[in-house]
Amino acid sequence: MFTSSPHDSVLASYGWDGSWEQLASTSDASGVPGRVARVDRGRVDVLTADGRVHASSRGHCAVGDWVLVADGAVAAVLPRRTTLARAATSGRSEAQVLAANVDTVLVTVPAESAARTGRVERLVALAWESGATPVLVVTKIDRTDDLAGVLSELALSAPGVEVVGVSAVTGEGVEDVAAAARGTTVLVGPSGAGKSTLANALLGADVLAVGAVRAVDGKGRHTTVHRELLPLPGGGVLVDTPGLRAVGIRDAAEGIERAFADVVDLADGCRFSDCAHEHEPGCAVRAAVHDDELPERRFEAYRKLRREDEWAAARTDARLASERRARWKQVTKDQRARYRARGR
Ligand SMILES: Nc1nc2c(ncn2[C@@H]2O[C@H](COP(=O)(O)OP(=O)(O)OP(=O)(O)O)[C@@H](O)[C@H]2O)c(=O)[nH]1
Ligand SMILES: [Zn+2]
Repeated sequence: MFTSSPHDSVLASYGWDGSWEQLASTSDASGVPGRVARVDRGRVDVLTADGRVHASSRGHCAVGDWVLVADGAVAAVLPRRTTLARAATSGRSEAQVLAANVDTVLVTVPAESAARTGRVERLVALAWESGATPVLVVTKIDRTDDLAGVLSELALSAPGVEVVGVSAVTGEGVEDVAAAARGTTVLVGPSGAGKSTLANALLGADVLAVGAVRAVDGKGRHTTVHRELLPLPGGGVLVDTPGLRAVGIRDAAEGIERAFADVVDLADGCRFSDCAHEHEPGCAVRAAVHDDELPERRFEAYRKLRREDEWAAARTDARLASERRARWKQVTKDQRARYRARGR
């Protein structure tokens, strides 16, 4: 159950819809619905119809989660539609949820470095894996004379993915990106790709003007412009949260298969169904590379991501195994203690 509010349009601007309402009304918990805009160790900021509230949270909330808040705490997290996660860097092997309920991942790549597509493939795989739809956004198209060439090169790196070119300088393509940014959208991509510039272009003059007006009135009113969850003028929400930039892959076998659908298709022709495309005879993938049907670079990118994914999975397995061993050690110790106690 949830307490409904008269300002449903406020919630709608953050992505609230009939099916969230349905989930909220059938939840065991009751509370005020809202969307998590910020997570900070056991505390979250939630955007509700009545404004921003702080709440404590015991569970694992991520930016983008829909929650019910009661008595200053998160009473329930509504089931996620999608989960954008990355492998944790150094030490911990737990995946880190970057954002929840993302519908569109705009993968940015500057036109001038469009030839280095390895990062693009990684991010596209990550997006597919999350359940969201990736869109390739080629930024700074004012800096290339061969836009058609860049776009077709990239299209090869991302079969089945919409590719849009944009220049925040000339304004060309901004509307195309806005149209592609369906539902809840995040911008990912390398530093300097133009994400912030594009975010501002997407958010439009209205939002910027609001920020400016608020900055001027600054008398006692809280005028902080929060940059985490921003309603887009044409509908939808932009999630702009730090930490979405350097992305490692993990548990993303499906996403990788989808991002490399062309390689997977070729692999159907390998003699062995478990062909690793290394030295096996009758390998259709290596044959395609040899015949220039599959760019060697793309084949290498595929293998690299697969290895990385398997390595992360193996690391998790190792951690789980050692946890299991630690648990069993304890059980055995307890058992011995019990034997001794009985023997006495
Ligand atoms: N020529 C040109 N320059 C652009 C365009 N978009 C952004 N830039 C410039 O590229 C630089 C980086 O842009 P940002 O928007 O800060 O890039 P970012 O991806 O947000 O970078 P990080 O915050 O480091 O991740 C800035 O100097 C921008 O002015 C564009 O469409 N054309
Ligand atoms: Zn093979």
